[in-house]
Amino acid sequence: MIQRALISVSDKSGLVPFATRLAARGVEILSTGGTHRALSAAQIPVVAVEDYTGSPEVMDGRVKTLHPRVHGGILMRGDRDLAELEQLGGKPIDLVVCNLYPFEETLARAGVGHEEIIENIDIGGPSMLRSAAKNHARVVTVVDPGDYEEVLAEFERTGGVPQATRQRLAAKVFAHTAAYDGAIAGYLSSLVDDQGGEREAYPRHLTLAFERAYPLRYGENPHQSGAFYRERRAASGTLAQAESLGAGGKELSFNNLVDVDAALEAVRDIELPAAVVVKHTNPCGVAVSTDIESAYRAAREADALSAFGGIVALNREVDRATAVALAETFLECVVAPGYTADALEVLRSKKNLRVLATGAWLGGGHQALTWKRVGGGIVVQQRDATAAGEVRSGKVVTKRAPTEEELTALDLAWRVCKHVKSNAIVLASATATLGVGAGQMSRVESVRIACRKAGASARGSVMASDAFFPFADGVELAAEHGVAAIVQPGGSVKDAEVVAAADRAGIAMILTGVRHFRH
Ligand SMILES: NC(=O)c1ncn([C@@H]2O[C@H](COP(=O)(O)O)[C@@H](O)[C@H]2O)c1NC=O
Repeated sequence: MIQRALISVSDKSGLVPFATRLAARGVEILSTGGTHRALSAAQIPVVAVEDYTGSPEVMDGRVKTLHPRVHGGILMRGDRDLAELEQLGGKPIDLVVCNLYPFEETLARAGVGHEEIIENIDIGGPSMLRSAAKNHARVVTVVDPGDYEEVLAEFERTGGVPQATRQRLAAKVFAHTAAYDGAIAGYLSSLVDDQGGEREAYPRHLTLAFERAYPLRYGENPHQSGAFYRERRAASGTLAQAESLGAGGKELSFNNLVDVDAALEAVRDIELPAAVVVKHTNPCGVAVSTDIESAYRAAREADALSAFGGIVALNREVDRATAVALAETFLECVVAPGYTADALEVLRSKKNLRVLATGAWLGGGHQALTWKRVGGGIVVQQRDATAAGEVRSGKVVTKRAPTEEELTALDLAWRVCKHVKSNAIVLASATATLGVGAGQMSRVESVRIACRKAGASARGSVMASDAFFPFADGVELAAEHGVAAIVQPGGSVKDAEVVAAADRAGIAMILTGVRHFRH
């Protein structure tokens, strides 16, 4: 039975309708300063916490609910503790509704000072939440306004909230306070000095907080279980925030999620209307055009054999014509910023096709940091920023400089190469990839694969290599297949031999000075 509630919220969204319905059922509401004012203004009967405790809020609100009558009222276990609580002058509190000072939002604000950040560390709120969550056998704890409706519905139906719900809400509270404290620890341990000015990118303590989005049918293989976890504040435009619009026959699998992410990252690195077809995290066909339909058709035809069962990412809204083209082959997933209604109708006719809409990404949607699990830890790094501009600002090191068309093709090959597993080699024309050599243990082998895939179209094409050529053999092999221009970072002790091999074959070569390994 809920007879008394303590409400103390920074985020006051949904507060008034929620409290109105509690009060209508005779619940006595205790509240702190600002919350009390908001409820009183809405004519909701409310008792000030300071009247309940007999202690005024002090030190600009630093101490308002840190009182035995509050914590005794929350933590009391029922009849066995009632007399002790009454001796303190307290009463049982059955519902705690509290959300915290916006520490993470304050931290994220540009130009915010150290003092303001520290002042936004909530102390009383987490203490009440933790007391209530510990005592979930008796007390209901609500930290998320998104849970108001469910709690009210239960309460209005039965006068209480079932144990299973109380336990789930308590778990949510501890996850919330853990993440909140993690953010505080991250901030304090990132400070370069005690003035709170400069911050390091990699704090001494890193707490990562995720919530389960959904369980997966299985992991990478059917004998492995798996689940998809979402960041608490996943940016819009990310895979985690993408909306699923398919016919609904099949959920995204572990491998689908990884592949969709790879395809999205690749297509976002291209400004022209572009399509990327991915298999096993590697782009197998990428093309650009003046419109999205022809870009997709060219990307598919770049390696039609591999495109079967592929994952397709597009960087423009999908129209009906593009949807018809997509529906011509068996694909696992399609991801794009959005779809026209008639395009969706076509795609939904494919029962098992997963269709994802990310919304406009406008340069956003990327993660700032990326990490990977290794034995006993994680390695964390900045994401590899865009490859745009690197080709045109690179250094021509051969006798022949690339033509304008070769430069355009080199730029495309280079952007794609960044998204191919190392050792990565990409052959391309000005508008599409022709052959991709991915994930080989020797670079020359990747060249061999890319040239074989390109076949006769290798003649006159351009080639990108994600890292330097350790020997001249890769360039010599490309020359045998008629490759006309090459872009690579340079930096090998054998660069002179590599450049000489290019000159012998009349190949134009650009060194970018930037490596794009992908492991
Ligand atoms: N100091 C305290 O005892 C205390 N008790 C509750 N709070 C927080 O004060 C906020 C609500 O304040 P108000 O009702 O004045 O707007 C909530 O975010 C709550 O978590 C406190 N603030 C900080 O620690």
